[in-house]
Amino acid sequence: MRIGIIGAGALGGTFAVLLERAGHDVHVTARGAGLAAIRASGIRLSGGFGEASGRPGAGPLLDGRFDLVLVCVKAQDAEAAILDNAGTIDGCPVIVVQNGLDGVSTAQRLLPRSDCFGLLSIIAANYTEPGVVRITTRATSYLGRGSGRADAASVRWAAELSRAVPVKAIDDFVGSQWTKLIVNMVNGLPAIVGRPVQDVIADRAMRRVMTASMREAVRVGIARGIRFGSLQGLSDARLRLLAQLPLGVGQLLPWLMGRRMGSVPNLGSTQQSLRRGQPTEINFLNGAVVREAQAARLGAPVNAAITTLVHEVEASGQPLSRDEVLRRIRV
Ligand SMILES: NC(=O)C1=CN([C@@H]2O[C@H](COP(=O)(O)OP(=O)(O)OC[C@H]3O[C@@H](n4cnc5c(N)ncnc54)[C@H](OP(=O)(O)O)[C@@H]3O)[C@@H](O)[C@H]2O)C=CC1
Ligand SMILES: CC(C)(CO)C(=O)C(=O)O
Repeated sequence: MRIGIIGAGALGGTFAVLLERAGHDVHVTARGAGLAAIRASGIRLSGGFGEASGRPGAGPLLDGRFDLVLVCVKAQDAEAAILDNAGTIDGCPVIVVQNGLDGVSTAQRLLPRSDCFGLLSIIAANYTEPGVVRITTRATSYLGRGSGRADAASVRWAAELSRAVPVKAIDDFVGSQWTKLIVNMVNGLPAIVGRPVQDVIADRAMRRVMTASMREAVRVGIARGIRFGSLQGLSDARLRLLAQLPLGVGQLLPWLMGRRMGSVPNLGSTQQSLRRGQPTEINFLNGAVVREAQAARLGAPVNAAITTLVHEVEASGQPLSRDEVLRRIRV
């Protein structure tokens, strides 16, 4: 297949190399130093999926006809990146690889002639320098759309992608996006203190704050009538239990997530943006919880505080100490 990938960063670069390795003709969009590096030396992948490299076609925009397009930019860049390529890709099947709640609906609104799907990835990928990606956790990704059973097209695309990288079709994609949003409560605090996710989870007091943000997000989801999809050993029943449990007991959840991540330090995608001096996706992660809480006429003070502190670090370029974080976010 001729496959276009918009955004050849951590996950876009990963999929580009793995899809090319599986025999596809892959073309990516990139810009600045990323585009120069990919044109000069391709994309190099190491870690969880082995050592591999690819030489996809690369340019600022996709060009020509595609059998499939993957959108792999951060949520805050999705609208601009899709619009830039809309003339070429509207009508192609599009898979949006993105955290947060909005990826598929944004793409479908901007590409009315396309069949749009979402992909939830648990892979941890580090974009260490332009054209270089290191996988710190290898994992299955989940593909789907809407709220019902996985449809035939989702099952077909999952099977197609699986020849290159593990992908499963998932029922109730919208509920699963919410479950992934709970998982992404591991992103904000490590980004604020500039430490790997595993280190922050190992810190008991920081883990309590993380647990509080997860519990708050689950309560908001419940108030919004969400039935959480099953992902990574998390299910609707387990997350509803978390909403009831005292923080001390609920801390088991981030602790287990840390164990699943393995021992290779994972910065998380939010911290990687900060380290590159770029705006983060936080408004679409903890910020989405705040927005959904407002719609449910609830407060979400822990998620609001995490969002604020990430924006502070974005503005100053300096991480905060864990003591400062614990002083500013009381749970
Ligand atoms: N990294 C990870 O481990 C995981 C990430 N995710 C999610 O996957 C999505 C992608 O994340 P990730 O791969 O980490 O992101 P990255 O920031 O590593 O990559 C995004 C790429 O998109 C490029 N880009 C941004 N705007 C445009 C545009 N308008 N046109 C073309 N290219 C553009 C960026 O280029 P430039 O550098 O020039 O800005 C960057 O190379 C996010 O929603 C993230 O939350 C999910 C699971 C794991
Ligand atoms: C799965 C996880 C937590 C990997 O780090 C992620 O989604 C992210 O970094 O955004």
